[in-house]
Amino acid sequence: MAVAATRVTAGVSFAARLAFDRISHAFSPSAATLHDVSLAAEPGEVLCLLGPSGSGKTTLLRIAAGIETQTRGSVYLNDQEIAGPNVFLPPEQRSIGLVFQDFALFPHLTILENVRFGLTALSREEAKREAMISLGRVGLQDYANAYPHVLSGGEQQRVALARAIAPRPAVLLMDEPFSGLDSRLKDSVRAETLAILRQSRATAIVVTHDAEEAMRMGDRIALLKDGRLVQLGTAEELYNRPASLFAAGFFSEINVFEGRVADGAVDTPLGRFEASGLADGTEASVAFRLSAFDVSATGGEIPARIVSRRFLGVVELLELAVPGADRPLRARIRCGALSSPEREIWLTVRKADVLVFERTSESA
Ligand SMILES: Nc1ncnc2c1ncn2[C@@H]1O[C@H](COP(=O)(O)OP(=O)(O)OP(=O)(O)O)[C@@H](O)[C@H]1O
Repeated sequence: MAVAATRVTAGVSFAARLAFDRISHAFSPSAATLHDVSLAAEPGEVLCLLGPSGSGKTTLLRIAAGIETQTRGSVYLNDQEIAGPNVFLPPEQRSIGLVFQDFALFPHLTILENVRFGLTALSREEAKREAMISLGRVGLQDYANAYPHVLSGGEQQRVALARAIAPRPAVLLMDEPFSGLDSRLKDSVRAETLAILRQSRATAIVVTHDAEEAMRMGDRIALLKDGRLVQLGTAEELYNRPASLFAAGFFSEINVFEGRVADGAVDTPLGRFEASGLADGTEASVAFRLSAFDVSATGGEIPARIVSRRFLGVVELLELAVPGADRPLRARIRCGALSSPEREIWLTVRKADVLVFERTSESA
């Protein structure tokens, strides 16, 4: 007798577009957590929600999942409104998978049972088969009958991922999924997770407060601050053309000098820098990345004295006293760029690593 056709076993989801349209949220009338946030994760894309603690990343994710209901605005999955003024699709009907920071595995269930947990729509046998496929995709099928405590943190995270992808969600939401892992594990688990996301082709939204993690994982990054979308773009766009001093400082360490625009430029202790787009008289902040300085013992643009010097392997971190600056300047240089005993040196500024912004109350 012919065996009945089984479900497609490639484990591939149909990626969807998840869009937030003018989402505002307040947990109490006096304090708004999200202000008019509009952004979308495109089909198959890994979108990172990045921002400092309290910027509203988790709240946005919970709204997408249907665990929280926004005060204003709508959420769309493809063209379907799944949450809005007159619509609320319950979480289990959204085709959205969730992975939390603490993995949230049930300790009294086996790995297989944990992964099978969300497959309630399938028969027992089918659910088991799907769960095994999912475990296979994260390389843990041999642990199906073990309990979570025998697994390392990284393996538990992979089980959580297997559980989330088992129902083949159209969108996967991950809230700080690697923060429980030690730094050595983090890199490898992150790379594996990314590979699995690519294979499963699910659209993924990943919350992180770590800019480097966002750059490693995200096809695009949405930067949030105080519940507002600051900037949305690729890692290169956010790093090279940050929309504000806050965005610049989030992606690389910077030294900041304040000044007033005169004749289209701002004077700083490190020289005069063009302030394109800013009118004369505007208060400006001039940001210098730590990589903005070439150093030499023999000559350059600006004299500097080394206050401290820290060896970091590939690079050295210098603190430098510069005439006219009221606090030490920080610089990162390649190890070996300065011979050992130098104290009095010269700096030359790389213009590409200098960014000029209008000074705002937030940058003060
Ligand atoms: N259930 C809640 N009730 C009241 N206020 C809340 C609730 N959940 C979050 N908040 C507040 O909303 C703001 C945003 O919190 P949220 O957890 O979304 O930020 P986050 O960017 O994810 O921060 P973190 O990185 O620390 O998790 C915070 O000020 C927080 O205190």
